[in-house]
Amino acid sequence: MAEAASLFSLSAAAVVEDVLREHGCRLSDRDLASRRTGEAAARRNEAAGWLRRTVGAVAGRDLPEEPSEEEFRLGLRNGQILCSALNRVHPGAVQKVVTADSVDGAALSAFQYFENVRNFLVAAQEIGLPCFEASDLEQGGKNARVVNCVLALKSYGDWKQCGGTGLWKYGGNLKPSASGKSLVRKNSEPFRRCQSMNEGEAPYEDAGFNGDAHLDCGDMSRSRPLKMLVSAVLSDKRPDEVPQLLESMLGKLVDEFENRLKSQNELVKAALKNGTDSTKCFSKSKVLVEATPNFSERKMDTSEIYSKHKQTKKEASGKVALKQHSILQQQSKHLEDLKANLQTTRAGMEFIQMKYSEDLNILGRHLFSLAHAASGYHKVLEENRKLYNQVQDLKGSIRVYCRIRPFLPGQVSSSTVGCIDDGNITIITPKSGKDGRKSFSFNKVFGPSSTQDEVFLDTQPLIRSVLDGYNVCIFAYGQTGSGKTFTMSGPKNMTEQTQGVNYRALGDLFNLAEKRKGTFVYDIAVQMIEIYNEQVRDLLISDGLNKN
Ligand SMILES: Nc1ncnc2c1ncn2[C@@H]1O[C@H](COP(=O)(O)OP(=O)(O)OP(=O)(O)O)[C@@H](O)[C@H]1O
Repeated sequence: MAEAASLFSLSAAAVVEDVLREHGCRLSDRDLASRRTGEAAARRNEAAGWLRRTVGAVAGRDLPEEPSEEEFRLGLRNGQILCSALNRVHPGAVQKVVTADSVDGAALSAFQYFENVRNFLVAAQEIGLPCFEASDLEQGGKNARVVNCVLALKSYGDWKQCGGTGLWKYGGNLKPSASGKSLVRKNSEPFRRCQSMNEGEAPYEDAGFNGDAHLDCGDMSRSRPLKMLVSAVLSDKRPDEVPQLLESMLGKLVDEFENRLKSQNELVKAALKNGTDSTKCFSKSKVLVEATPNFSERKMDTSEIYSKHKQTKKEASGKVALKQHSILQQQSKHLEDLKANLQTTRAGMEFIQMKYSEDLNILGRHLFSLAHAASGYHKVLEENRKLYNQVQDLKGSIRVYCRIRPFLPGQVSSSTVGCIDDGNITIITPKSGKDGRKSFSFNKVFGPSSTQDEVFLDTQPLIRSVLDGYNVCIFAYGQTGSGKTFTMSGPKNMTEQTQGVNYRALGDLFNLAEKRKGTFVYDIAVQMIEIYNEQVRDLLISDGLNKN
């Protein structure tokens, strides 16, 4: 775009001067110098006036309204006015401005001047303003560059006030690219001069011909130098020479415009081919073509390209609309699918909720019946317990069993036991009684072949009564060696089968307690004592002295 934009810059002043030279009417050196001085003064006054308006007459007290070169230089030398103006246009551009107030009213030193100016130049360069050297504010510096910079700042400020849209470019700072030069004005002497002027190397720079005189610029003040130049050229001409001179000038201008438009058309075509956005080029091209009535053919070419471009744009926008429509349709379809999915999910959720509610109700009923059954179970258990203990009572709270010990190895096997019949035993005693027999009744009589298990089986029900809160006492009675220890504890080399009543009763007790642990909690304690010769001894004392 920068390349294209540069093509629209046409220096009419250069063309006019060329025409003047051809007619041998070149301005005299004196006139030119005078004009340049006048122009420089006008630009300086414009810059000074704008600075005073921007920073205020009070703040800009060092700057007269129409200053001389020296006054202008001295007024701006400390950099305060420049920094203030830049900060007004672009707030915060210069962060630090050293003023006389900031150094306790003392006069600013040359270094402090330099700091302000340097800060201004750095900020101006960032914005893209045409800069000057700090030395230009010293004696012998280039005053015109300072003026140019201030006017660029003014232009920048105006651009910002108008909204600041688009890319700001100061005409005086434009430097056409190499490609732009070759495309536009290969063999045109006036245009080369125009370019050199834009680069600030031509003698016209000081007079203001540094790009501000472009035909496509709407600012009337910028075309003033061109008008003045034409007036200066025509002022010393005889009336009969003027038409010829004008005709020659116009012819030259027409040539230049033709060349310019040709290059421009080529560039537009290239831009279209590359697919770049060249709307701006087209609009400018149209303006230029309409301004030159002799170029009907060019105008047609440009119009064709412009309409072609419009058509392309229309087609592109149509494609975009079509694509957007298809995307919209796709999204609508997705939305419908999502809605259907949502409905299905919602129905599923409702079904699950209903099922969950039903299950919960069933569970509640089960729980209730279980609680009911549990309370019934406890009642039944209690009843069962009572009945059980009643049975034990009916069986007899005191039960007496008789166990016959077998003969030990080596003993004479002549038994005195006559007959054993369940609870009755007959003992043969020849010396006592008529027939030498005596009968005894017990709850049960265990013969010599009875096992430990059979003996315990009859005692076992009493263990449950212990856990139901009844007191139970089991003891063995008999003469020495009759088998009391064997029955209650077991033999010396004891096995599971030969365990006596004590071990089996305790085992049974722990088993029952384990079974009922969900319902009852039992505390079980053991005490072991010996009563011998009416002496009671604690057998579980481990200090060696069995306490009485
Ligand atoms: N039913 C039995 N079967 C086999 N052997 C037995 C039986 N009863 C007792 N004995 C044996 O008889 C012997 C004496 O038994 P035990 O020591 O139990 O008698 P005790 O009544 O405890 O004697 P003490 O009053 O002197 O302690 C032991 O050797 C024992 O093993």
